[in-house]
Amino acid sequence: MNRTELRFALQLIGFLDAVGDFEDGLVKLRDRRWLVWHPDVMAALFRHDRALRHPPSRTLSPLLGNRSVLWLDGEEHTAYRRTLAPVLRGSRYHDLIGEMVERSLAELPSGDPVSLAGWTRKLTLRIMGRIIFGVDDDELLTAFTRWLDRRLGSRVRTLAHRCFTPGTTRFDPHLDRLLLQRARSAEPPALAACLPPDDLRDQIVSLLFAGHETTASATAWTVYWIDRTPGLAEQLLTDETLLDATITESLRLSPPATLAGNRMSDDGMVITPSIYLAHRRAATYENPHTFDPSRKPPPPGAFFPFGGGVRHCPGKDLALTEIRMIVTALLRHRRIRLNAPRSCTPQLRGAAMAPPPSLAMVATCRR
Ligand code: HEM
Repeated sequence: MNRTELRFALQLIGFLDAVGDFEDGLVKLRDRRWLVWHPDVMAALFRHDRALRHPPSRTLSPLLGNRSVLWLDGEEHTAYRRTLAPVLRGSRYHDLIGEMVERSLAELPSGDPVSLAGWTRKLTLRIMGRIIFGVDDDELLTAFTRWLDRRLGSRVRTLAHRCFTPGTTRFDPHLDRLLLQRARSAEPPALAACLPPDDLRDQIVSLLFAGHETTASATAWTVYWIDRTPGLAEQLLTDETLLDATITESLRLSPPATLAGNRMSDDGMVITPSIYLAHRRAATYENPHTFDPSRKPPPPGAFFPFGGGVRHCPGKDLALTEIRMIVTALLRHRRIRLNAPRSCTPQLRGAAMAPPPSLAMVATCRR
């Protein structure tokens, strides 16, 4: 690993900020590996995505497993996506999301600070758990969170694992047994029943992971930007179009996934799309670092918080439904104030970006 790659791996956001002004919209990470964010390159890449391979992430594959949908390719991948698409439609889960949001709101202590990112994460994991297993099981989800936090919490440890024990998994056999038992005993059968039995473990863990961390962080960032924009909270109570624009602008400026999945050409060239840099490109967005929900739609290839091409996120509709419902319920039923730490440095887990746990939310009931 050369120095550029080491900085990229250890100080991702600092590295991205340092190269953001490169006009070409691409930077070489090592021989035959490029980080790209130029909109024309991105649009072309996603157009030709079917012809590319999608190598596993060296950070996530030891956790999610080699059979994860995130790096299956070819017909297997197409079949999987066809199965998942109808099951992940957001409108199917309106009542379920409403019930979970109500429960999590009732648990919010009135007037006492709670970690905003922690609260949204618990809620979105509960939603994903219910969709996958069909039942609530907070104990199992807490064990899952503990396992994930231990594995993804330290970038140095993750990197050491990548360098010194490449190819080995970081599973917890006991947790895997519990997840599989829960999935197989779901009555009535839930999402897990649609997944192929042979790689059930990898797919459950992948969906639990991909389906909650990103949505939790997108929700928390949206609340953060609303809090930072005077008068916006009140306007949003009556203006649904503005709410959608607010969520879109938050996904632009604070994309939960800073990078999309790697793409590889037949001759072994690896391309990593940078969502974070594409969304902050000065040549595309005027005042790119300013939060402005009234922006005009960007050109093709300049906005892709959910990735693109054949790997575009199958949970997009579900995620947007969740963010809309959670933010609306928070604004309608609580008055929200955030206690931002002096430096609101994003927390990185793999390539995912969330507000720091120290960003506290104080909620009081609206009368
Ligand atoms: C705001 C919330 C979310 C964001 C920002 C997000 C973002 C992404 C991104 C950037 C990718 C990679 C796409 C690419 O490489 O081109 C992806 C893939 C994926 N996401 Fe999401 N996601 C979100 C919510 C969800 C939800 C709720 C689910 C539900 C289970 C989900 C499941 C997946 C899966 C299974 C993939 C892999 C798709 C494939 O490789 O074919 N995501 N997501």
